[in-house]
Amino acid sequence: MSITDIDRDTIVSVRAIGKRYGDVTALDDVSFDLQAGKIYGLLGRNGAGKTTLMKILTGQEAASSGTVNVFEGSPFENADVLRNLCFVKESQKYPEDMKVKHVLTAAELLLPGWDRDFAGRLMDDFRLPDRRRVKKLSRGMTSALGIVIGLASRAPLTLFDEPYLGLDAVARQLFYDRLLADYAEHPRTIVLSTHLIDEVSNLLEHVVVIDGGRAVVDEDVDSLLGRHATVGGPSAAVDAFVAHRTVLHHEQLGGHARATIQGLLTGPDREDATRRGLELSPVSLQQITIRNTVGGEAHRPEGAKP
Ligand SMILES: Nc1ncnc2c1ncn2[C@@H]1O[C@H](COP(=O)(O)OP(=O)(O)OP(=O)(O)O)[C@@H](O)[C@H]1O
Repeated sequence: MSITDIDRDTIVSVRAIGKRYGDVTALDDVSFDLQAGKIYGLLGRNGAGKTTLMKILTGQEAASSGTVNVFEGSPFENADVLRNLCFVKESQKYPEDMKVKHVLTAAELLLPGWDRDFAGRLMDDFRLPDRRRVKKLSRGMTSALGIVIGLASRAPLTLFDEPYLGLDAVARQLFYDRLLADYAEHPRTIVLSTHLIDEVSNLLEHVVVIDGGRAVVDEDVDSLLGRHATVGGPSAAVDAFVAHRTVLHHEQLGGHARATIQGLLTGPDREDATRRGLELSPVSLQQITIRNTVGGEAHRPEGAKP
């Protein structure tokens, strides 16, 4: 891929944005790009700044500093940009006295990519009653309605912020299945903010992890998984193996130890581990996120690269 291709594929560009609410700094010097046709995970602890970031991307809030470009324009009060976006918020509210079918009609009017047949199939999948008034829906049904709107919108940039309050495991799996199947046929950019990282890890192609208002990880998932490993075995052998590496976490279990390390392991590194009687295993995306955010001071020897 040439540089020009990369530039053409960039649909969101965020540069050094900050957001302050009074004396609270919700975002601090955040920069990243989003590419067309990718599924992103926006991860981080409670209060990290994920919702604030999504509100700025969708023009619901203005950044206090820095620049945001979405489809080459500022999203703030910009109808041309906004019609290409669909933002399904955490605990999304719909007009209480409206029937579900009227909510869908309103969505269809606002969203140019709307697929009515697909919306109908999703309504059946999630067993949503279209004649019921919004105020009579259960918590999980209201979340499912948001998911139907987000998926059927086929918006070039669709953002889901913790869309599943009250949704049971079957409905969540249905969401992931329908999302993946529809995305394969209609690629677009999807941003999913979630705390259920293990559940979505094989959906995500790229993650941005926010911690304390700063972007601490911005990387393709394959690359991220490829440069983390857990090494386990006799304590002395583990300690010797990790001595010159970045250790994100270390735990002692009697005479044995396990360490989560960061940095690519070469073929010879792996052979060395085997020779020392150590076992190497992959680290899950959830563990990587936790290790990069729990005030987690990595032990990084001098010269070691993250
Ligand atoms: N309108 C507001 N006024 C004051 N502070 C706010 C406002 N909105 C957000 N904040 C603060 O900004 C910080 C980031 O909040 P944000 O909702 O973006 O976090 P989050 O990562 O989405 O959290 P969660 O995972 O719990 O939903 C928090 O400290 C929050 O209290």
